[in-house]
Amino acid sequence: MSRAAHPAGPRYADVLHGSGVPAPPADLNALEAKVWPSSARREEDGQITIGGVPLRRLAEEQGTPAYVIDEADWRMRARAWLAAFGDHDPAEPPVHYASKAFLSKAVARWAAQEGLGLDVCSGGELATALAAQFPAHRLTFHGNNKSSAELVRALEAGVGRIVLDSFEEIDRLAGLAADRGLRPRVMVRVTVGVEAHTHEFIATAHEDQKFGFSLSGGLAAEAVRRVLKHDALDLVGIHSHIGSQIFDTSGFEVAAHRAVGLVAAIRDEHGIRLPELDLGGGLGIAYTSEDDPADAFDIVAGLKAIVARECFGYGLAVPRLTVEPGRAIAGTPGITLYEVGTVKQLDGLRTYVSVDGGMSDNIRTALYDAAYTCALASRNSDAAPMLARVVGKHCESGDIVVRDTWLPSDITAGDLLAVAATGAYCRSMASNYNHALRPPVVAVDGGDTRVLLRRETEVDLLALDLG
Ligand SMILES: Cc1ncc(COP(=O)(O)O)c(C=O)c1O
Ligand SMILES: N[C@@H](CCCC[NH3+])C(=O)O
Repeated sequence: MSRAAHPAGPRYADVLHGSGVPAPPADLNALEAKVWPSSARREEDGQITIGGVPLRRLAEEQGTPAYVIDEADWRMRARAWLAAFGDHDPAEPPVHYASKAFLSKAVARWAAQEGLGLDVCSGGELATALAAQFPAHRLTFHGNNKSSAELVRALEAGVGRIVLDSFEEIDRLAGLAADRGLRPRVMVRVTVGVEAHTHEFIATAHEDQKFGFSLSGGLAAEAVRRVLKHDALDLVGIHSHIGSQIFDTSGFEVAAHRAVGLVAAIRDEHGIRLPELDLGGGLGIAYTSEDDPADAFDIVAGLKAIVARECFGYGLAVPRLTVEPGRAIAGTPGITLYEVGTVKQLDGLRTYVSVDGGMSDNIRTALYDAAYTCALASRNSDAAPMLARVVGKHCESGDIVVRDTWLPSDITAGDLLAVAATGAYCRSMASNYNHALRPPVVAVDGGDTRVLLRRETEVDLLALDLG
């Protein structure tokens, strides 16, 4: 097959304006380990395989776009988080996978089999976990505006913890529990006042926001008083979640410090010792070579040390520490596979490579200005690097998948393109914009493929349309 090479080189406004576009990698065919699933390889025939499955075969069998998850890598990351905590009671796992990152029944079963708990934050996530027979006592139920129906469902299912997020909810849950003769274990979500270094939309512990009860404003202490007035609520701990895609671990340390301070204040005021402390999720992953995330072992060791030190200072017994990683388990094992449809070169401006998906399967670039790494997946190429923008097929100029990336200048229609680290918050935030059909999610392992979620069809779309 002959391919006409597009003129190569950094010629574009982005480079001139210094938007931080990295220099072209030494080898465009190389797959940087920290960004790609652990089983990703470029084979001798030039194509990429993941979980032993050649991506050309996967595209032929499943079509594109498709989300692909390296199951063994997902499980390995889940196990690493648990191992970082060492011995624990299997009925009370210290790690709860944040299912908002990506959930299907199979994923809930992976989490159950690996011994994790699960954080759910909607009726739909709860229903999926229960449909997968996920042990309800290992579920934590979150949300800043849970409906009464959702709370009843959680109560009746016997979820392990309900995280209380508003004064209305405290009274609402207490009433619903009392009516049923139940006494759920609850935590109070506290906003600890940390400005996490991440995108504004995914920081959750600064004061001006919808989640939790502010610590500095005294609302957290007031929430605890309110919970303790209700016999139907069993207050077991404090919950803090400072945000997502965070690299600077000092934010977690400040959160731990302040949360333990609140536990001490509660002991002093009420004479009770809260046995649990959940410090949420938020650990960042590598989307590009620029990102250098901490690993689970270092994070957990750091959190344990600071909680122990703070507790010692207050003369408190160390509470049972739990965390809720989502992205750090599910992000890197997943990729999205697209087919290139057009390559449009705008002289002196930019080259646009259009793929057969876009903002409907990955909204993160448009929403958070997220950066991604991508690679030609169906073959390798010795063509010179070309700075390009990978865009989707939606009627929106902000429909960008990868803002700036180096691709071989002979890239052409029919090539497959893999975007790395899309296992978290891509399928779970996907939409039907322009009546796009949401792509399938395919697990790969040991050379086999297994469809976890099938591709949507026009029949699915039209089934909702009552005419
Ligand atoms: C309460 C809570 N726990 C856990 C998470 C998971 O975050 P991440 O995927 O960044 O680990 C989130 C999302 O930010 C969250 O809101
Ligand atoms: N959806 C966000 C993370 C938010 C996590 C939920 N609190 C992302 O894609 O980065």
